[in-house]
Amino acid sequence: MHSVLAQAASGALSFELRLGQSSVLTICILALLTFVLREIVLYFTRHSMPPGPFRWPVIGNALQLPQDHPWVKYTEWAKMYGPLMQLDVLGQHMLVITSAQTARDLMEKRSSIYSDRPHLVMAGDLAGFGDTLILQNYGEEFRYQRKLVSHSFSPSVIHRYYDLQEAAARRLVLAVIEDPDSLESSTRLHIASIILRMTYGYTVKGVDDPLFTTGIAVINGFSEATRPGAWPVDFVPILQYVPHWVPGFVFTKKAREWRGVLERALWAPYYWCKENYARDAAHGLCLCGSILAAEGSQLSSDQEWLFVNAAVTVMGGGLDTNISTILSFVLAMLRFPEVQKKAQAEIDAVIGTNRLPLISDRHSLPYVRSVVTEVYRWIPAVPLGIPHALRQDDHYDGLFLSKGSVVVPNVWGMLHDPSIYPAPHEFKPERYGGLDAEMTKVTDIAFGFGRRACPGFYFAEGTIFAIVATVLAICDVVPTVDEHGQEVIPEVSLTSGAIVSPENVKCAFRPRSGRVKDILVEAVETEQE
Ligand code: HEM
Repeated sequence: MHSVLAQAASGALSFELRLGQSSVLTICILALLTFVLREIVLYFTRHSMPPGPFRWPVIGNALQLPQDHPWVKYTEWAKMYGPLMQLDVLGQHMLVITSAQTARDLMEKRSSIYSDRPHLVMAGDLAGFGDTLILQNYGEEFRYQRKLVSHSFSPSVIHRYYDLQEAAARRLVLAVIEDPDSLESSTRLHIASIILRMTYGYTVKGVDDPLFTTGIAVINGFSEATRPGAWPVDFVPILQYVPHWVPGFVFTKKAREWRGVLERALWAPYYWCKENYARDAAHGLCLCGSILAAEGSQLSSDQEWLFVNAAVTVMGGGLDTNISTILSFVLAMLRFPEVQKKAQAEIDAVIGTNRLPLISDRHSLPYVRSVVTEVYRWIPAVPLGIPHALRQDDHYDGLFLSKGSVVVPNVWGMLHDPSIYPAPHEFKPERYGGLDAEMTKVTDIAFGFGRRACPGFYFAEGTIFAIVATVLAICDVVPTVDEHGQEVIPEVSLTSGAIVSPENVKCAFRPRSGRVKDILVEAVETEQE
């Protein structure tokens, strides 16, 4: 009986096994066929896609993508594959543009389909940055947020902030004269002060001020969360459902931490503004105050949510980019002292030495303007721009560009093209011949493209000019000396990330005369009263 049963059972088992084996075999054959078919389809469509380095099946270029300073490799590849190149990572297409003309043709002239942002699961969905202006997809919400922000940064109202920017520039220069080691921290503090004052009307009390520290923390969280290639969940979204206690899956915990910081950064300065803006109106309304004054209780909770998410982006957009630009300026002055002398000579000739420079002097200082432009070109703060995403299939120059592609403008490559900027690694403000039309060609690239181009451009121009002109008018930027009394000129070494900064920039700000320093001290003291 048992043997019959056993036989029957073993027969059933072997039948199941046979069935199991044949199903597994069928699935494998189907998978293989699908894969081969996909590769054949890709092979025939690829010849009309932009060229690029060899793509491996399935993983594409995943193993070739440079982790550090990717713009250097992209620029090298652009010489081989041309100004519009395609890379694939696990089926995700990436278009890298290394020509200003192509970037304009696609990202500006066709901006209605090139203005989305790529979907980032880690930063957008898990950490909660998805509704910030910088990650917002192109659509109604985006337009609403953009309008709120652009209104306060248009050239016609930007002069409102000049006093604020000049005063912060003076405090910054004095702080570095007194403590040269504080170059980076003082720059961070004073630039953040300008932005918090302009956005919420809030005056930062010092480095421990919670609104300042939360602002910095949220920016750090955002940079980490958006680090390209750092989060497998961005490529395999299903991973977001794995509990955080599973070894190796701590990212959901990290995302929750960032979400908490973001919540505080969104609401704390907004509530402060809500309580204080009417009292602050005498100083001219800040971004948040003018929205509240115009809309007040009319703002729906959805609009309020979009507004706080737009305002927090202003802080994020304006801080690291400006710090990077100032550090690059200082590095240029240390490495190219003849440029510094020439810029100082222009300031002395135009403004003299009896007063401090003003932002309104910009128009009469073409060489200083060229120095600022050359900083944007020499070390662009955002060397690969902020990626856009393509909303629908497109054709350009006989090439097929597929919907959903991530679009990366290789700003570094465009601004270091030797056929346009000879000796691109040299710092040469003379290359613009003092012509604004030539300088605009640089800023049109460095500040982004089309409907996503940086809304803070005019504001940034004011802050950067105020700091650069004040430093040059009051100080010589000089290198530090080592223990043997030798000058230490820092090498050009850059951090790697979406926003880059030169590393180890050490210097001293040496007042050019006792008299100019007195003028500076007096101005700072008067402003503080
Ligand atoms: C040297 C200074 C700066 C540089 C180089 C810079 C550069 C950029 C770039 C390249 C983008 C992306 C554009 C694109 O997607 O095509 C951007 C976006 C943005 N910037 Fe700036 N920026 C600077 C300063 C500022 C300042 C001072 C503010 C505000 C006060 C600001 C606010 C923003 C915002 C809100 C966005 C997001 C726009 C959007 O996604 O639609 N930026 N910036």
